[in-house]
Amino acid sequence: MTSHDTTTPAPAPADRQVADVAPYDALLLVSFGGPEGPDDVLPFLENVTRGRGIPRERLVEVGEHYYAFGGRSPINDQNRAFLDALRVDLDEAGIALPLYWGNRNWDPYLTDALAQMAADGVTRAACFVTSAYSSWSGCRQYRENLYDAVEDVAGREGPDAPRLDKLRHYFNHPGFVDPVVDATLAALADLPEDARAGARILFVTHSIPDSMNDASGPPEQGGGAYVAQHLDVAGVVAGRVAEVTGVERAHELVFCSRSGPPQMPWLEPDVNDRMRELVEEGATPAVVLVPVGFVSDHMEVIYDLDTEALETADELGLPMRRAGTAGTDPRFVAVVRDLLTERAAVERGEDVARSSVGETGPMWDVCPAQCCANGKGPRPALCGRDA
Ligand SMILES: CC1=C(CCC(=O)O)c2cc3nc(cc4[nH]c(cc5[nH]c(cc1n2)c(C)c5CCC(=O)O)c(CCC(=O)O)c4C)C(CCC(=O)O)=C3C
Ligand SMILES: [Fe+2]
Repeated sequence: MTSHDTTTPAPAPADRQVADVAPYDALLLVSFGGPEGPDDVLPFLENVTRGRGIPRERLVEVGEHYYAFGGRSPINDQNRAFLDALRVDLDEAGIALPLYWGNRNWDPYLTDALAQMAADGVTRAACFVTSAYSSWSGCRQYRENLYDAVEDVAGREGPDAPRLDKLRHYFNHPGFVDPVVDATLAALADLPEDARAGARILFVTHSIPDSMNDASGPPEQGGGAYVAQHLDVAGVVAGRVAEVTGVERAHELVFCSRSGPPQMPWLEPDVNDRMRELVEEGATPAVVLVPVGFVSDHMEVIYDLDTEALETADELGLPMRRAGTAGTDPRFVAVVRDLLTERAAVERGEDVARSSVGETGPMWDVCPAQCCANGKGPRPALCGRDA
């Protein structure tokens, strides 16, 4: 099965076009993929790291994280749940658009999803990527993989892949940010009362190489979009939390899941190092970790935060709570519909209102040339000016 179980059977071509979402006749959920059993772990890791120069020891270590959870990543089940929720959301809005799902690194693969879409007669699909921020890893690499998958389908027998448009970045969409605010409030409320007012908020995201951050966003904006976008969202969330609780809390951005060789600089501080420092300085009685860089509780969250960082906090005697991720919060699920109908209207040449919070403003529909190119020779990528 390449398309998801809840995919509506593709309607006959004549009634496929739903007014709200024309010119789109399908939606493709694009994600990372993860192993679903112990035998999948090594081949999955090889897929992820092919040509990336990740040290062998790191792979063995990350493999152990997966084995500790039975060799099964939660990410695919989270995408299945997201698609189920999205089906309900779209149906309630009268949008009978078929849904498909393809991953970069594991079954169901993008190429198979696109081949299925082509076979079903899909001509133009909007893509929602489960990665919210700009960077090569979070955006451009997905666009390169979409290009590759379209090429793969062209090399197979059968119809060509549909035209693909990537829906815009949503890190600053209220439907993503609001659930994060509520999750932060809930995590704070769960702390021991005497530690609550002084608790520090640590917004956590995936570390990436400094060079990848420097190259993130369009070159003419000078780079650093990855960190800048996170800081913008963190400021909005912290501000809202302060409003609701009546307490101004210190907050900052920290990182998890560093890989790569030790001599290569990656974004710091690491969440564990920072908690140690804070305790040494006597700077805080408790912390709330807000995994603002992740849209669901996948392996980085359940291992790097809920397992490793929690162990560090316990060792330090530092009360720690981890805020939930957007996951299948109905407000986050509805972001897909909002961006889909917004983009459809744009493609029909209509004016649209674009939701966003914070300082950055609504993001572009089509990535600028060389966006997030990471200093490498340009690899072909879809959904950009340089496509
Ligand atoms: C920015 C970013 C996101 C967020 C955007 C997004 O969501 O896409 C993300 C997501 C994810 N990363 C994931 C897994 C892995 N990432 C790795 C490696 C790497 N990630 C990087 C960055 C990111 N990664 C980087 C710069 C590397 C180094 C290699 C390279 O330069 O390409 C490795 C190899 C081992 C290691 O090095 O850790 C694994 C296994 C999973 C699945 C989790 C699950 O199974 O639940 C997810 C959602
Ligand atoms: Fe990763």
